[in-house]
Amino acid sequence: MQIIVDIGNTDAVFGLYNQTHWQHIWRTPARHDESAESYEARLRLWLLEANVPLSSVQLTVLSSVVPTLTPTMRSMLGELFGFEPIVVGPGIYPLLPLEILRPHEIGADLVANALAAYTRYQRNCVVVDFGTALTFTTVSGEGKIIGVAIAPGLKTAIRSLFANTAQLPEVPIEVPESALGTSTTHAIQAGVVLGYEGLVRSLLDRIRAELDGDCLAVATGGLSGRIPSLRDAFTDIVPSLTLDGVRLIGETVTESTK
Ligand SMILES: Nc1ncnc2c1ncn2[C@@H]1O[C@H](COP(=O)(O)OP(=O)(O)OP(=O)(O)O)[C@@H](O)[C@H]1O
Ligand SMILES: CC(C)(CO)[C@@H](O)C(=O)NCCC(=O)O
Ligand SMILES: [K+]
Repeated sequence: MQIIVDIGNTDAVFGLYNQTHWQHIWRTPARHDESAESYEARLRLWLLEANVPLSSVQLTVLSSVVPTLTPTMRSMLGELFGFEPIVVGPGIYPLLPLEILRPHEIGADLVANALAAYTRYQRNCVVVDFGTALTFTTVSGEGKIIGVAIAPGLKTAIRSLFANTAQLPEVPIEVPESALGTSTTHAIQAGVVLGYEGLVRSLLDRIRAELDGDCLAVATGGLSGRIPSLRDAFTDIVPSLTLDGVRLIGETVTESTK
């Protein structure tokens, strides 16, 4: 068994991988003020509920884009299982079959997305991750990370309107029937949700044009299913893609240090 951890800006996701598949995926808010003990208690409870003894976990891999949480989670995993986790970062990138621009700058989750897409398709592919940020990571069929685009995520955009105005409420992410909103809620949904549909299509078109047309698109991230009208823009929607990539990074590092 393996425990794969992906700390994002909203949630920390813990995956329990059993040789061939994800047996469980647990999610908890990624809070800076939460202690190692409290994450440990949560993970112990999940494993207990899943009937998984600690001793059956042979490998742990940690990806984090929240630097203040990385040492907390790293020491928690080390102490709980009695061996150090593999931590995704520039120190291990030379072991991966990827060419990575600015290894100290790129987010570990984007590298994971790129490796998962490269492993799955071995073709030019853009991974669109609908998380706190909306990211477009393009990896070539040869494993080169060609470029990234970063926009505010859907929920982030809706929250920022709410946070920066006196009269706009926080609205649910739902596709409105019309671009002509007839209430404040519908107006925000028209602007953000319909607007994002256009943002995604337009960036995919532009990325494809820059690559002479040859590029698959795959979606992942917590909000990837929230704009159903975008379904046709993607070859696949793979909710576990980032975790898959983190797991593949762990596998590659383990293989290369044998
Ligand atoms: N299964 C789910 N059902 C409903 N909402 C979800 C689900 N998974 C994620 N979300 C929501 O989707 C949003 C984005 O989640 P996601 O995990 O992709 O981003 P994140 O934790 O911020 O990671 P990152 O910072 O890497 O984008 C969060 O607001 C989360 O609460
Ligand atoms: C863009 C996010 C926030 C997406 O989770 C993360 O990958 C990150 O913090 N990246 C660092 C900047 C970069 O990737 O260039
Ligand atoms: K994510």
